[in-house]
Amino acid sequence: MAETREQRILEFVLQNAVHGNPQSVLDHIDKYCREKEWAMNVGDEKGLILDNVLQETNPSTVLELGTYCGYSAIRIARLLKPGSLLLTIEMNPAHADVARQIIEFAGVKDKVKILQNSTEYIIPKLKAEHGVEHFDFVFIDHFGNRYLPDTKLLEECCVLRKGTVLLADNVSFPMSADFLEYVRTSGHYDCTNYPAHLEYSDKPDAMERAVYRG
Ligand SMILES: Nc1ncnc2c1ncn2CCCCCNC(=O)c1cc(-c2ccc(F)cc2)cc(O)c1O
Ligand SMILES: [Mg+2]
Repeated sequence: MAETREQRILEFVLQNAVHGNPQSVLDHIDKYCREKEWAMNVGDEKGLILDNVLQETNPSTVLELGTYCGYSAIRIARLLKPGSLLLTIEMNPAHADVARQIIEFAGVKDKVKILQNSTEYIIPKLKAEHGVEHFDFVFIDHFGNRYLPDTKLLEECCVLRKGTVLLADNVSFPMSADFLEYVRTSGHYDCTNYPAHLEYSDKPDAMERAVYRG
């Protein structure tokens, strides 16, 4: 038996999902985490909200804060048009390693670049080292106490443009209250709240869409 929960998820996917089929990989991660071991993937219910907001935006350049096992990276990449790129930042090397393997198995690795470090070190280097001009879409799903400082850092590093869509997971938790307050009252964003449930549970949760006014 693999020693970590993330490695057990990877093993279940490799042994049961259809290679090169992103939906099959998503379905098998959801099945494992619903039936065997809970894990902090955005999941199927909030995943549909992510799908819809992403498709409304039709982005070419996407940033994700918090890769974990790669579930939302696959969710996003499977909907991106040819030539698009998702940069996803993950601080935990073990999680980044599992994500790399699951993303490759799903067949979307050409659209995804995993940057393994903490957001505060990577965001300031995105323009110079990763050829980023602006992001069309940002999915925020790392530690709640980093949501606000990293949003301000994205503004300061000029990687947002008028109309960039931020979508944040887990905004029902107190850790991201300062982020919610800022995007709703600063005058720089147009916000929409999407009530949902915590992944694989009936506990309440929510996502927030914040469109940058430039
Ligand atoms: N500054 C940085 N840069 C890069 N990666 C970084 C980072 N800082 C951290 N990380 C690495 C990501 C850490 C995972 C963040 N997500 C979470 O912590 C998370 C937790 C829950 C949860 C809810 C109820 C419970 F009872 C228990 C857990 C649900 C979720 O949907 C989650 O996304
Ligand atoms: Mg989350």
